[in-house]
Amino acid sequence: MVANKLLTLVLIRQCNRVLLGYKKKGFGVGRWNGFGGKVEQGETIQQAAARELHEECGVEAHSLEEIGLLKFEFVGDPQWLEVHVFTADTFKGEPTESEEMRPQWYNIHSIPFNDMWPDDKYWFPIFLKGAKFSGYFKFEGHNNILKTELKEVEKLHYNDYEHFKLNGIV
Ligand SMILES: Nc1[nH]c(=O)nc2c1ncn2[C@H]1C[C@H](O)[C@@H](COP(=O)(O)OP(=O)(O)OP(=O)(O)O)O1
Repeated sequence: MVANKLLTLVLIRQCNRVLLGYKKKGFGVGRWNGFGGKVEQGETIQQAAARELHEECGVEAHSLEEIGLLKFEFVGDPQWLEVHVFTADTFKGEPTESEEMRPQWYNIHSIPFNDMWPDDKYWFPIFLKGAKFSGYFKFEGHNNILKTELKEVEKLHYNDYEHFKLNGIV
């Protein structure tokens, strides 16, 4: 069995606006997305989320709350993506464009779903109402979703041990 690739995704939300970033290169280029990236050896998922947020748009969030766990399978690729989604309503600094992302605030009623990963329109409504979620999406290429499983949850469950082992913590 191939271990999942661990990724983070941070959505800063303040009242009726959400901070998104236009991905200028790499995976998901040309799409609006939260800020995030790969979890590195020796760091926790939350540390990775805060680091990527800072690297990609220059802001610091100290109260990241984990709100979602999404698993993505791509036809033909044995490695699944495991994306840990966080939110925060306070941060330090001014959102600033980086090599990877161009940040922009969006009103929660005009989220640009047509220019985002196609799964986002399913789970964003759960995030926007302040609940937690767990989901699985099977993709064919980057535009076509073949299978969707999504549920609102009280509490997120994932295998901590698997993560710690993968990151050399145990
Ligand atoms: N289906 C999906 N829906 C979504 O909303 N976000 C997704 C997604 N699949 C991946 N992501 C997010 C997770 C993570 O924040 C980001 C991908 O990570 P990275 O930006 O690190 O990828 P890159 O290939 O650009 O990385 P580098 O090569 O390290 O620059 O995209």
